[in-house]
Amino acid sequence: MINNTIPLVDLHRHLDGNVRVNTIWELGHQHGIALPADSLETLAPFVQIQGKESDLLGFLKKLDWMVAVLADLDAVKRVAYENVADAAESGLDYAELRFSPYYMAMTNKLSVEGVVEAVIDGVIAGLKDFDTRINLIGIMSRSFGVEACQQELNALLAHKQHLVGMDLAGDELGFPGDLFKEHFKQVRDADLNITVHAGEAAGSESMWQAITELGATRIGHGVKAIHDPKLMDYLAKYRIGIESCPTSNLHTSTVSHYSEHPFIQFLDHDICIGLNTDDPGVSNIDIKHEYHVAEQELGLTAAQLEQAQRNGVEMAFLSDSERKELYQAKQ
Ligand SMILES: O=c1[nH]cnc2c1ncn2[C@@H]1O[C@H](CO)[C@@H](O)[C@H]1O
Ligand SMILES: [Zn+2]
Repeated sequence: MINNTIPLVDLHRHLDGNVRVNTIWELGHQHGIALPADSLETLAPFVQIQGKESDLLGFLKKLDWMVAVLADLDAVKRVAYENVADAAESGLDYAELRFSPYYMAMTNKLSVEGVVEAVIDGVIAGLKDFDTRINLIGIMSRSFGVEACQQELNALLAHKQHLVGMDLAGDELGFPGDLFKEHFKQVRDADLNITVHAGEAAGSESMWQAITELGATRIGHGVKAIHDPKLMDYLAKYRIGIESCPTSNLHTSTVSHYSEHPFIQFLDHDICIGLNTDDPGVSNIDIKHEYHVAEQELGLTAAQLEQAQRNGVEMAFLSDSERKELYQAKQ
């Protein structure tokens, strides 16, 4: 299980994939937004996975109601604040929360930069009230194309001092990474860390592209590397961090059963792989659940669970002194 003498971290956690059902309900009513159900209980299936979806895009649709209720910037701030509360509540010592301001702004035509500011404000307010540490990662949502991503990047870079990294998420098959080379050149010039969703819907070539052309030092999911021995060697040799999210992988049908998940093979190959939640609100899980799945379904031993937990700290976008502080706080 979780080792309480080691920091517990969650590095792959979408803030906009973690809006409470109750908050969707309240914001919908507060702002007169028609919801697809007339009670909290009947709303849940529209925003949470029931069983699993047949593919990534089916899964991603569940997030749409979470952003549809963001009627104004106060709503955005509330969701960011509640994300800090949820991270603290689930026992996380440190979390990297990622968000796509274009996606959050889209339905209600909010200012994209205003969303970035409201998320930052909400997180700062949350950190005053709850005991955890948080850093933010900006997302470009590839599903809306290169121009929308440039707009999104501009808004994020205007506040880059509040970010530790940038990510590319959304429809990996429809919008491959080579469309975003110019965007990531700007990210590298801004000195931000890079993580990219790859090897989830597409194959290992998408991971190679993210690492060698976009500059990713971490990969979100990366499941498909298991079919590419050369890539497995490369990931181990260069300590590319793999942000694994087993329940999400089941819910998106990236793996058809937990027994197919290659997590242990990555560990056996000395790859720096850790456990994360992805979209806790959509999957209706917390980080403890992922450690439970790793133990009960993926078959990790206590030593392997501890290695996964340490790997999370190792690949966090923190300085070495910040990493040390995290460890010291657990002593
Ligand atoms: O598991 C995932 N794979 C790929 N993209 C994702 C996943 N979860 C959420 N998003 C995407 O991230 C942005 C919101 O933060 C949205 O673009 C959403 O589609
Ligand atoms: Zn993700």
